[in-house]
Amino acid sequence: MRQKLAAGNWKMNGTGAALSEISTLAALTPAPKSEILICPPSPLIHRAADISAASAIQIGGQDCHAAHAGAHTGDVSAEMLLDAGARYVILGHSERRTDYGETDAVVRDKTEAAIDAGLTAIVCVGETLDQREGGATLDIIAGQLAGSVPAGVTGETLVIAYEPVWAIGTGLVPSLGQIGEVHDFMREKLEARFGAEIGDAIRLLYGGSVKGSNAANIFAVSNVDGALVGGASLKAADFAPIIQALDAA
Ligand SMILES: O=C[C@H](O)COP(=O)(O)O
Repeated sequence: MRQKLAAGNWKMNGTGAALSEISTLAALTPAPKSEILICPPSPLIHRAADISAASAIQIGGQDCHAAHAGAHTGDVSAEMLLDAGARYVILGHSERRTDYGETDAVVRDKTEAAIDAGLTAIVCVGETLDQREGGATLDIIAGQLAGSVPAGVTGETLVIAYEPVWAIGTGLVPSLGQIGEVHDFMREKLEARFGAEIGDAIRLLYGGSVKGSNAANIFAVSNVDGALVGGASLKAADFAPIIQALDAA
């Protein structure tokens, strides 16, 4: 049985003052059935991990370098994230693929580094609106999964997040049928590549304009094991209803 996961990606939002949202979220979700994850900006990870230590909330990073250490000004290694208190890292988010030209090969190398260090990697895939309208969605997802996910992963080391680029921060959400089609397809691809047991254990998150008002419907879709939430994860009052919907799913 896959444990559900509600993951919040704060992106480049928040300074120290925002950390009180983590304590508030812990108070609003005292005994969650789902795993809860907050991925704040790197400078906040250490303090976030200290604040969340007494709660069920886990902390993650939003990116890491593929190298373990070295001359890479401005970068952060997977080991550094782990040392700061992170247990997860988001990799291959479409904003990084766009802003930094991250290819599937780069994402795969980062994923290997993250897993080597002891982190669970959340690898993001998703099509653009042009690709969806051109009927290429499943081909894009298949290519990103094949290229971004390294060999040897397990349900403990890998999570996949399906994030249609056109649904991120836009208020647009695919139909439940469209979400289900992609999630069922990803499950089939993972089972075909890694075998039924591992393929079935890897959690599949949906991401893109998830809110308290649409969460229950999305979580009822087959093979949706949780969400990767951006804007609605910034405030505990917005994220808590999503977690409660996931617990109830
Ligand atoms: O990583 C999170 C996603 O990009 C979704 O962001 P959003 O919930 O603000 O649409």
